Amino acid sequence: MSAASKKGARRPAPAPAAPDRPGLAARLVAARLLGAVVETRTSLDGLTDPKGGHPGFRALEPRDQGLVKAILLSALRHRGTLERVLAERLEHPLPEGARSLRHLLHVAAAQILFLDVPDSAAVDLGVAAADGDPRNRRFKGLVNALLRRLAREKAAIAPLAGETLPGWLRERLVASYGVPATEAIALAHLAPAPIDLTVKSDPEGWAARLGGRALPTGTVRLAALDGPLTDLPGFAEGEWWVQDAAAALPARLFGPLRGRRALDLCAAPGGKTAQLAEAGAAVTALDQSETRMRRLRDNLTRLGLQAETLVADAASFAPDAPFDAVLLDAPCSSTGTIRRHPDVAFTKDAAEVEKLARVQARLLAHAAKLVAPGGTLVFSNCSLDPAEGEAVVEAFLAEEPDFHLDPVRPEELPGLGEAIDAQGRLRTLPSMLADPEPRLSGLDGFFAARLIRRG
Ligand SMILES: C[S@@+](CC[C@H](N)C(=O)[O-])C[C@H]1O[C@@H](n2cnc3c(N)ncnc32)[C@H](O)[C@@H]1O
Repeated sequence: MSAASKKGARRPAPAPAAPDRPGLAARLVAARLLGAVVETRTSLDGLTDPKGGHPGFRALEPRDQGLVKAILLSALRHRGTLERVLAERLEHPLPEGARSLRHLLHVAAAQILFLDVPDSAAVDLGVAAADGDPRNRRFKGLVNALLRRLAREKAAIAPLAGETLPGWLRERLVASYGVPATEAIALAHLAPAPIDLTVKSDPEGWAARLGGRALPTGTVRLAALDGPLTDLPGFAEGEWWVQDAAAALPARLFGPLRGRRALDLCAAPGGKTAQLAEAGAAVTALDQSETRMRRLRDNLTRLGLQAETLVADAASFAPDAPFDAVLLDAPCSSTGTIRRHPDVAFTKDAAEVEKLARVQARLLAHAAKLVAPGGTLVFSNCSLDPAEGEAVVEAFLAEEPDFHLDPVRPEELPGLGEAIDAQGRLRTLPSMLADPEPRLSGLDGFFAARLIRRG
């Protein structure tokens, strides 16, 4: 099919004022938001936030909002596959500047290949979206033919694992982990993440009640939800909170905390604060974001847990007395969470990773000053990149003779021995905790190291 063959088309008429066709507004918003993610690197969570999100998204009915999110998650998770299958079916590449055309094709193709949307609706609304945009109207015949062909041929189309990683990320992962491990990570990125819960007690009992399974690390894992999470038993009672199995590990590295003073720097929305409080520590939770801190307070209220909360910059926080336990769950590129947030692969890049590594080094150097002699400092984040993990800790230990690494022991991480490296640092990858059922498989990529201040 040829995009170039449309060259001689007449100048298109202006777009119709409002997309009143059922379902069209949702597709137009999806294409617009896809553009915002891949062109201006805006996070999907921000764009789809119920209060501060994109006005077009907020104007949609809740059902259409759900559809837009599902389309975008698929279109981003499978962006490499969509690029390939569309390119294979075009005689000539799409014009370089045809960005909005590309987005609407991806939105329609994602529905055809990956969602439970009737092909006819995906095709017709894709064509209508092209027809309604003066920039794309002359391509509507092409859109129609291309999408119909995809619908006919979809049984023979399968995503290839390597396609889930954009070039910059693949390059960095191969340099850090080698080709086979990178392929395994890419394969894990094909499936959405399970729903993981941290329970206050009795993981086996909660797993049975919620129809999930208890992982050896104590997390309760659900493959999918039938309705809103908030309707599940135990939510209103504050018996559990949503937290990836890997994100639940750093706070556990402190061991017993009853009666000890713990500081959670970079605390919001508070998954780890809740763990520290539930373990019996007197917790101070600090975050620089007032909005996120509000969420932390709401979460603690639901869970019936207490912590002192402060909105402040962790890089300059100066408490009256040092703490027995300090957790620095530092801001990072979040590449370990791509199964949940496939936009991260497109909103971050190598320069951002390096910049965040410098921020982490600065925060870690300051956090160290807040640890009492003999106290424990845990540094963690959800990046897959050793530049934001292993390298930060190595540079820190080279500068700070007052601290030493306390290796994590296999018995502390039942079922996850492979996540402890030769030096005793924690490094989880989405390819670990593999399960034959993809929706029950894997965990976020996380790094954590336990550092002790000499007494
Ligand atoms: C990865 S999130 C923390 C997740 C949290 N520990 C949890 O388990 O729910 C990083 C947090 O760091 C906060 N942050 C980033 N830079 C900061 C700084 N200089 N001082 C305090 N908080 C900061 C962000 O607002 C964000 O809430």
